[in-house]
Amino acid sequence: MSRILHELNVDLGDRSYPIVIGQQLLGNYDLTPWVGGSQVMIVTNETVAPLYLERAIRSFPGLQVDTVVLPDGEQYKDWGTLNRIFDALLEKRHSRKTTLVALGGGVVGDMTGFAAACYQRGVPFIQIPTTLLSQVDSSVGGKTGINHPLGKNMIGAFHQPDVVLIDTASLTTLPSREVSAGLAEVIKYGLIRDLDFLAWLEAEMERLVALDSEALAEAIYRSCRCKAEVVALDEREGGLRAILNLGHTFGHAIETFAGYGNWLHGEAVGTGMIMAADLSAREGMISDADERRVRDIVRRAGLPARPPEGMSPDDFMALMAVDKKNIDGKLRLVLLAHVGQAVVTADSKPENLTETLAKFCR
Ligand SMILES: NC(=O)c1ccc[n+]([C@@H]2O[C@H](COP(=O)([O-])OP(=O)(O)OC[C@H]3O[C@@H](n4cnc5c(N)ncnc54)[C@H](O)[C@@H]3O)[C@@H](O)[C@H]2O)c1
Ligand SMILES: O=C(O)C(=O)C[C@@H](O)[C@H](O)[C@H](O)COP(=O)(O)O
Ligand SMILES: [Zn+2]
Repeated sequence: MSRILHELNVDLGDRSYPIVIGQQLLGNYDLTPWVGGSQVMIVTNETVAPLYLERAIRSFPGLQVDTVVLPDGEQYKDWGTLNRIFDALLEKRHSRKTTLVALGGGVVGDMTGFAAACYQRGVPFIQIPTTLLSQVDSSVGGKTGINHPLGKNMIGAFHQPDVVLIDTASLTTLPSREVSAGLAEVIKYGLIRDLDFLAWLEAEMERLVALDSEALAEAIYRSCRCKAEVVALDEREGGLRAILNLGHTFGHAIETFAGYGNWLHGEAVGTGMIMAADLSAREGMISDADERRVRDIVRRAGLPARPPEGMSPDDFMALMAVDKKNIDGKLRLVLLAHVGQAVVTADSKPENLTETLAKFCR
C-alpha cells in the first residue's frame, strides 16, 4: 500500500522544494504538479530500468514521457555519457519547458542534474533516488556534475531539483554492499551535526544493515532533515556546507586512485571518516576513545577501514592537492571538533597528517 511517511522542505526562498518520503510511492504518487510543460525525459540506467522505469512512467500521467537508459557505473559519470542525455533530448525535440527526471542512484542523479543545469541554459528537474546513498544525500542540495580523470566531481553546477520523491520500497532490491555505502553518509550526519542521531545509529545499526524498513525510513528522514538544514544555511558552500565533506578529501582521493567504480563512494567516505577522526585525535581535538567510536560505527556498517593496498602517502597528497575545498594551494580538511560537531580547517599540523597517512597506508 502506498503511504507517505515524512515530508520535509528545503528552504531556499523561491527555489524551495519538498522531499517526500514514503512506501510504494513510485507509480502511485502523481508528480505532474511539478512539471511545468508537457514533456518529461526520465534518465535512468540499465540496472534500474528493468526494476523501476515502468512504475516511474506511471507517475507522469497524460504527459509526453521519453526515456534514456545509460550504462551503469561510476566510470560512466563522464562527458561521453552526459552527451547521451543531450542526444536524447534533441532527438525527441524537447524544448526549454521540458522536465528531466533522475531515476537511480547518485551517479544518475548527478548527471541528470548537470544535464538539466545545461540543457538550453537550464531546465527543471526531479529527483527519484533509488539507492540509500542517493536517498539520504545526493538527491538533496543541488550539487550536480561529472568526474574528470584527475579528480571527482570536478565539472559541475549547483542546480536544485523541484521535488525529491523517496520510495523506501526501492531499497528492497539494493545489494548489501550498496546499503553499507549509503550508511557511510548516514553516519556522517551524526558525526558532523547530530549527536542524538549518532547514538540512535549505534543502537540501530544491526537493523539498518538488515534493511529493516522502519529503521531505514527513520534514518532517511533524519539524514535528509540534517542535509536540508545545512543546505538552507549555505546553499553554495561558502562556509558551513563544507562539513558535508567529512571524510571526502581522503575518500575522493581513494576513489580516484582505485579507478572510478572500484571503490564505492560510500566505502571511500567511510574509510575517509576514520582517517579524519584519526587526524582529529592527533590534533588534540577528540579523544582516542572518540576516535575508536568513529572507527567502530563505520566498521559495524560493513565498510572498509583502510585505503586500497598500494596507495601511498604520496598518492594521497597528490590527489588531495586537487580537492575543491583547497584555497591558494592550501589543503583544507573537515575534522571533528567533537563527535557531533565538524569544523573545516587549513591549520592541521603537516606532521600529524603525515602520521595519519603513514598509519593507514600499507
Ligand atoms: N550530489 C551530491 O550531493 C552527492 C552526494 C553524495 C554522493 N554523490 C555521488 O553519488 C554517486 C554515488 O551514488 P550511489 O551510491 O547511489 O551509486 P550509484 O548511482 O552508482 O548506484 C549504485 C548501484 O546501485 C544500482 N541501483 C540503483 N538503485 C537500485 C535499486 N533500487 N536496486 C538495485 N540496484 C540499484 C545502480 O545501478 C548502481 O549499480 C557518486 O558519484 C558520488 O560522487 C553526490
Ligand atoms: O552536498 C554536499 O555539499 C556534499 O558534500 C555531499 C557529499 O556527500 C557528496 O559526495 C558531494 O558530491 C561532494 O561534493 P564535492 O563538492 O566534494 O565534490
Ligand atoms: Zn558523499
